[in-house]
Amino acid sequence: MAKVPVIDFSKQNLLQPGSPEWNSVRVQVRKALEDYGCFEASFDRVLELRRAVFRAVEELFDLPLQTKKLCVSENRFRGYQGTAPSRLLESMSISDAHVEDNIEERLTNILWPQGNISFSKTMVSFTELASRLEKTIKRMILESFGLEKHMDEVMNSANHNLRIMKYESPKTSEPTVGVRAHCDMSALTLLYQNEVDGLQIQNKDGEWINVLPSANSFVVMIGESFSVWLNGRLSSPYHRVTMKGNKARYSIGLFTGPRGGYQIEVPKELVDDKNPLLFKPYDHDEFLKFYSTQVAQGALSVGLKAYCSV
Ligand SMILES: O=C(O)CCC(=O)C(=O)O
Ligand SMILES: [Fe+2]
Repeated sequence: MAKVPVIDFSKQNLLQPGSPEWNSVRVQVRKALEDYGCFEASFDRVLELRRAVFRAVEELFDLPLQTKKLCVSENRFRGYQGTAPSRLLESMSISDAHVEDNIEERLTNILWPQGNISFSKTMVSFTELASRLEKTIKRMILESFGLEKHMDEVMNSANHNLRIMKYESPKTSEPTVGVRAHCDMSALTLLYQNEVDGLQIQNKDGEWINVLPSANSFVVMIGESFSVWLNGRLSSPYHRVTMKGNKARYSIGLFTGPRGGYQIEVPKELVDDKNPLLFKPYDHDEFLKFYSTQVAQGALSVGLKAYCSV
């Protein structure tokens, strides 16, 4: 049975940029992303938070619907999204989750006006840990393409959207759609889930592979906005969630992507006679606006790559 590669990030103290360990992990990251656009990152430190994280997540979704609905947002990609008939997924998204106090102000204080310190603490610690791993991986990707000089610009222009998801169990052994097949629009996606599997990615041969992450692992995927910036050098994997059985699936995604107001432009280093420029500069928020308008109109949606293709 095919399996996405597992890469060990647990020895983070040894993982100093430039060290032999760092360089070896960097090679594995590049290879996994070339082959699958995805890998499992084992990162033992997350184990310390595991119980608290899923307890907090359950506590959130157990709140009454009216309370959850207080987290609304004009942006259709943020705030609370409830289930609908024949939809198993409900989710809560918060933008700029890495900014101190945002989780407290934009989520906890709305859901628990009397406060919920342990919820905030747990989610903040989780976001910090995931963001640290995300930065390490991004740095490795940039280095592997000789793009170190763009590091600050890439890091500083990133938004960190945290999405907490619950998939109701379909209560049947028949596979049921949790999320339809898609590619993420993010730059990088890190997913952490409870013990209920369901994520599948499509490999280059078109086969669907079950992703079965261990308790200490994040699933890491490259998103389309990174693929565009890299002039198509790495591709975002097609993936979906299929649910079975009688247990709810919880997952938390840290989706980092370019914030609005920045022109995303393929670095000159990636364009030459053999590699013509594939994508025009674009602003991610402009694209999201265009995309939501299309979705609202029920139009066949144009993805990011088609939107900014030369
Ligand atoms: O729940 C998951 O593991 C993945 C969800 C997903 O693909 C997404 O939200 O983009
Ligand atoms: Fe996704």
